[in-house]
Amino acid sequence: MAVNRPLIAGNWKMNGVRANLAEIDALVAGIAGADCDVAICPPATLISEAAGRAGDSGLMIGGQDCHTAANGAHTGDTAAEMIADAGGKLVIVGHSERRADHGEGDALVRAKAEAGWRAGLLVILCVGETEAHRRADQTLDVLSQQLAGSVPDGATADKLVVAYEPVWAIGTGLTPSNDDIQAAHAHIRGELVARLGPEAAGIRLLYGGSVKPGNASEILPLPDVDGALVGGASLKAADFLGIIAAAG
Ligand SMILES: O=C[C@H](O)COP(=O)(O)O
Repeated sequence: MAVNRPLIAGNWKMNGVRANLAEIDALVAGIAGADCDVAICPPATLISEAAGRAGDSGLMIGGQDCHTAANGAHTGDTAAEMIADAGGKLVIVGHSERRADHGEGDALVRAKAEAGWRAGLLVILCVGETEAHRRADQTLDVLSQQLAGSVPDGATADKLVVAYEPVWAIGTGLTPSNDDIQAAHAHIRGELVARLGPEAAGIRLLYGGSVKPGNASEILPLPDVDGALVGGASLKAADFLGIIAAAG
């Protein structure tokens, strides 16, 4: 584990209804004394009630995406300000499912990150290569391109977290080797420091892609891994608490 305080963030994606908020209650009970930061990003419909249940427990609730504008004629979209108003403390931007399903490119992701900051949210910005990129040995080049295009100027450790999520590892049960995860994270950290200065070493770098209780104890101790962005294994508090335990 790197020197930065770990963050274990869960992304429920388009899963969960009000009945699933019992998992938030279980997390609130389970994270007392955890030696890391913990967040859950439920569907937008559940942010307000999840935030209420999290209260001052330390469990942060967030959104999975935001629009670039604070308000306006954007049917179906959610402003970062609305996430904050609902009690959210953070927002994910640039997830590969947004990039693939909604055609989001780096310039839009950058604008969404800036919108998150405008609303006072911590931004988790996702990058990661596809299987085709990996096969073509383009992983580090793709990461460099995505970081250059999507990380706004003025990024600091208190405003930005970067999540490295190989697209081919999401929801597949596959993960890169520990050496490959460490190499990608070291590359990302080097790129951030080169552009933003030495203090950017404090920007936390999360690994995401098939993180489970069973592999977290191998991934989280890697030198440049500052935590995890967890999908499927964040839906059940017992699984997520197993990952949190590996971070502390
Ligand atoms: O945002 C989370 C990631 O896409 C990872 O999802 P996963 O843990 O289900 O592979």
